[in-house]
Amino acid sequence: MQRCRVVHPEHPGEVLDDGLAVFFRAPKSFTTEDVLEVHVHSGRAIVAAVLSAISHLPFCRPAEPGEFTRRAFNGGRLDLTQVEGLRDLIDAETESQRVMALRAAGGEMRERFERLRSDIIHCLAMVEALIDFGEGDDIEEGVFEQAREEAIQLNKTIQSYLNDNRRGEIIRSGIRLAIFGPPNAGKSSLLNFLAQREAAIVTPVPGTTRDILEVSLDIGGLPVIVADTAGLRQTEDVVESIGVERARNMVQGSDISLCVLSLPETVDSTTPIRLPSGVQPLINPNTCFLLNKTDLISSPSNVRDVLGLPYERAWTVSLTTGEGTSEFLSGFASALQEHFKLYDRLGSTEAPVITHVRHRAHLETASRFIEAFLQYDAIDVVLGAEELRYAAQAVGKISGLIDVEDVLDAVFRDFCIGK
Ligand SMILES: Nc1nc2c(ncn2[C@@H]2O[C@H](COP(=O)(O)OP(=O)(O)OP(=O)(O)O)[C@@H](O)[C@H]2O)c(=O)[nH]1
Ligand SMILES: [K+]
Ligand SMILES: [Mg+2]
Repeated sequence: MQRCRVVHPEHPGEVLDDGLAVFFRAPKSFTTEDVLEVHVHSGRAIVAAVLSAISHLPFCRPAEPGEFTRRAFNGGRLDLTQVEGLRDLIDAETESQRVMALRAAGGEMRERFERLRSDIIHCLAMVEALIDFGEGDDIEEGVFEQAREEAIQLNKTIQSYLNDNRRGEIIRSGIRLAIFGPPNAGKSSLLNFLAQREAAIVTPVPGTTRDILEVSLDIGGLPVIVADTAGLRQTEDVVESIGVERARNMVQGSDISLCVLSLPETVDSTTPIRLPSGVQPLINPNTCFLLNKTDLISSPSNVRDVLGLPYERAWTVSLTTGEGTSEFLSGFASALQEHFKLYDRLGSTEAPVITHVRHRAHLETASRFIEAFLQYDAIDVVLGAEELRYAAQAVGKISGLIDVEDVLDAVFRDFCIGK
């Protein structure tokens, strides 16, 4: 790094700026090639003059979009998961997205997938050894059994990555939250409260909301796409009934749902009233409840007991007076964080390894090939080896490293044969 005068290449007497030149010698640069960075003052005229001067050099041209990253990938500095992570980092709008993208860009996913791939190749190497030498004098007994054992473990690892409730993908693309409930419960009032603006129309007329209205929000550092829906009821109105149908589909396709009920209509002074018939079929163990309009009933404190709702997933509020809303907001944010957690300090939940659907598809393919390998016995090692080769290639596609032979050579070199 050196302080320097930046001059025009054809008129060295012409000083364009007083700046810094930083030279990164290959391969210790971002792209793995020789890189020279010229740091100049940020004035628009200076930058324009320097760029124009550089364009006089015959071997210089402006970079294509993403070209530096592409060169870093070609040079092996980054794998595809890191490239994706960098892009996600730029797009990250919430804390959870930033944390996850940073892990990917830093190579955490790369490391997992590369280990998985090399473990599959290790397994393949054992099988290949059997093909080349046969079980006998040259090779230890039970190699095929050992390969089978390893393959079973590898498949378990892949399954553990796949069984992540799609947390990584959901956090990347946004958690889809559906607000639903009977007409006039206060669903649109809730959307407006969360959005802190009059996004949806609120009126005393039941059936006000007909279409789906979505708003993207940050709740407790998580990206949430909140959908307000039409109140669920039987109706003769053609437009409203389409809205009700859309509402049902929205709830069923959502990652998490929040059922809003109006307290005065759900409980009377003595007996609990059953949930409205249109609402009941959409309730599942993950449904959260917001019991609204506490201002209209005399003793709001025990309603959750009356309804038999678990405390951690139900809140009582008045969206009109604001009573209970801050407890709801913090409680609901914690419930979301618990449900879609990226980390568990106690380590009982693994951070998700899959952040893109693409990763899932390749892992599913790899798992199928390993399962196919496990169908063969030692007689058919040649066929079994092919399955393992395909499994390794599928995992390799996640990082963009698909050549199996190079790794196989390396593994083979220090394998038990050839002694
Ligand atoms: N008293 C009282 N009224 C409320 C409360 N929350 C909402 N409301 C009123 O209830 C009525 C219905 O509210 P909305 O938010 O439109 O209800 P909704 O569930 O979206 O209704 P639909 O879209 O028709 O299904 C409006 O007049 C609101 O002002 C509350 O906590 N207390
Ligand atoms: K309404
Ligand atoms: Mg509404």
